Order: sequence, then structure tokens, then C-alpha cells
Amino acid sequence: MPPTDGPRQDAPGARQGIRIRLEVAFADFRLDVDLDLPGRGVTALFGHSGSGKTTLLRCVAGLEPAARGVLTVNGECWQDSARGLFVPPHRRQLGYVFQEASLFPHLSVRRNLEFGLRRIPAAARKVSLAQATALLGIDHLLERMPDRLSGGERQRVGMARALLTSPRILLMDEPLAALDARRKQEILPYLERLHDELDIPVLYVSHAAEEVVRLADHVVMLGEGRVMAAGELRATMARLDLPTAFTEDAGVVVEGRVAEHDDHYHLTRLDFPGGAVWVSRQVAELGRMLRFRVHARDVSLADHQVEGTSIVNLLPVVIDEIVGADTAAHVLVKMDAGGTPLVARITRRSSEQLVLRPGRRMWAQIKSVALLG
Ligand SMILES: Nc1ncnc2c1ncn2[C@@H]1O[C@H](COP(=O)(O)OP(=O)(O)OP(=O)(O)O)[C@@H](O)[C@H]1O
Repeated sequence: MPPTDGPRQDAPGARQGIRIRLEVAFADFRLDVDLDLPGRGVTALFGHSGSGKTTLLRCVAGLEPAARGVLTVNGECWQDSARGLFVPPHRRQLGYVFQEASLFPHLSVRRNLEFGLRRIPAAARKVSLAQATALLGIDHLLERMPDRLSGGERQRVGMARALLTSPRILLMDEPLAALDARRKQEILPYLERLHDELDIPVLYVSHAAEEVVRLADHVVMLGEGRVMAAGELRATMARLDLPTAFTEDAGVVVEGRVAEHDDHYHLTRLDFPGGAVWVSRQVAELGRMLRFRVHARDVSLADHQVEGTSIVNLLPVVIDEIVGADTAAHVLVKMDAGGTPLVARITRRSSEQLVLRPGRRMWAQIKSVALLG
């Protein structure tokens, strides 16, 4: 085969998914990862500052020429050092969204977007200008100049521009980090729409647990350039052997189907494998899936089905595992509620008084759940 700097298509029927087996070394830091990620949905890259999240995205984008290894995105090979293949960044069909969108200041929003679109031959375009602007709610901004946009609007334009390159993968590096809390809340629904309506895999770097649990399907936890854990969001967030379990924010993410509205008491029931919870009335049609978080600090345990309590959500569970928590006074208890993992943070004294041990049947009392989105 003649040498080429273009992507190699793997054989028809080649495995879908994102294979990243890459390493790169700097003077004081080494990234060495071996990941097999799903070829669709949002994968969050999570980890403390300096753990290598941005370096990993840069490797995927081809911006670290010293990186060695293999990178395949849904059947297209962008790097295989053993075969001498390295597709340069401009030939990798990807979108990159940074903390702050760098738009051309002398071009209107429309012209900025058209600039992205022009890079792609018409036949290869998967996302139209109309589709991208509608998805990100920026139709009314098309004739504006960039200096007349708010931070949140600029980010939405930056995301639309990335989509218009019809990327095989979208790389997002803390796209909300430069925005205040209110603007973040404004943008999150658009990110959810991208996730729901486009079939483009996303690698999403974030420090913020709240964003990760709301948007991601899959999580990779990085520590000092290595993969500490990778897996489906709900299972990974419920693991007690990862540092995230030992924060104030410890808890699980559950996906529940809207099963019933009780208009008298203004409540909605969400069913999930192994149980159900009542939450305040949601404006969502029956059957819709809603994601919610149950913080470990909001779960308590009883050895019988308590009556005469104001707590509405009581679930039968089986204890899986008990480990130390963030303080010497507390333990984390992982439970199985008929297929759905739950975690409680209770005092060590309560754990001993209740004689908790793996396999024991208990009742979990959930004080509150936090709907995501
Ligand atoms: N070109 C480079 N040369 C030398 N060291 C580098 C280079 N790029 C990154 N590093 C180092 O690699 C480490 C990982 O950096 P990286 O930006 O990937 O971390 P991060 O997890 O994205 O951090 P943050 O959350 O703070 O953005 C850091 O110690 C950084 O100083």
C-alpha cells in the first residue's frame, strides 16, 4: 500500500468503538492509557488537575506528535505507530471545543459558522447549518458580531462550529468552566440535546461531578496519567474504591422511568430496576427516562420497614460492601436495591449497632433525590 497521511479505513464490519492505546512522556509527566470506549454517547474524562485529561484529548486530536500507540475511532485508524501511521490533526475529522470559543472577531456568527462548514465537502456533511443552529438555539444570533455575544452564547456558537465539521468525534475540554453558574445551567440542556439527537461520540473533560453525572454515559477516571477506572457511569459512580466515593458528594446516579403522576400530592413516581421513588411533580410524559442522583448522605438504613416516618422512599436492599468513609466517624455502605446500586453514608456506631454485614437484608430510607436536568 502506498504511504499516505490519510486515515485508514478498517475492513468493513470492523469493530465500532474508540480504541485509545497511547503513551507520551514529558519531562515531569507521563501519560499511558489503554482504553476501549463505546463508539457513541458521552464519555467523561474525570480527574484532578494535572492528571492528564487535556493531554489525552490533545493526543486524540493529533496535537502531540511525540505520542506513540494506536488510536481508532469507529473503524477509522488515525494512529498506529507500529505501522508508521500518523494522521495529522487537519485530516482527523473531529470537533474540538475549548473553555472559551475563539471566534473570528471580524466575521459575523453566520460567517464564522460557514467557515467551519466550508472545510467539509458537501457530500460528507452530516450536520447542516440549520440543524446546528436549531440544536444550539442560536438562530437569532446569526447576524451578530462575536463581541456582542455573552459568554454562554459564544460557547454555543463554538459548539455549533465544531458540529459543522461533521466530526467523527467531538472533543470538549471543560466547555463550561469559564461560565458562571447561571450560564452553565443555561447551556447544559443544549449539551443534553446534542447527546440525545446526534450520533456523534463525545469525549468530555470536566472537573465538575454535577456535569459528569448529568451528561455522561461512561466515565474514565484519570490519576497521574493512568486510567484508575473506566466504565458505565452508574456502575462507576457507585464504586467505593475510587476517590470520588470519599467526597462530600459521594452518591449514585439512577435512571428512572416516569411511571405515574399524582396530581393531588403533586408527586411523580420514577421506576427503576428493583424499586421506585417519588419525587416532586415533573413536567415529563409517562415513559420518559429521567436521571437522578441519590447522595450517600441522604440515605439511612433500618432493619425493618419503618412505619410512621415522613420519609416517602423506602426500598428493600441487600448489603454488598462496607468501607471507611471520609471521616473516622463514618462508613460507606454499598447496597443492591434489586439491581440498582445505592450507597449510604452512616456513622460507624450505627453500622455496628445494626450489625451490618454483606448479604444482610435491610431497608434503605431515601431522604431526598436530586433530579439532573
Ligand atoms: N507540552 C508539555 N510539556 C511538558 N509538560 C506538559 C506538557 N503538556 C502538559 N504537561 C504536563 O502534563 C501534566 C498533565 O497536564 P494536563 O493539562 O493534561 O492535565 P489536566 O488533567 O488536563 O489538568 P487540568 O484539569 O488542570 O486542566 C501536567 O503536569 C502538565 O504540566
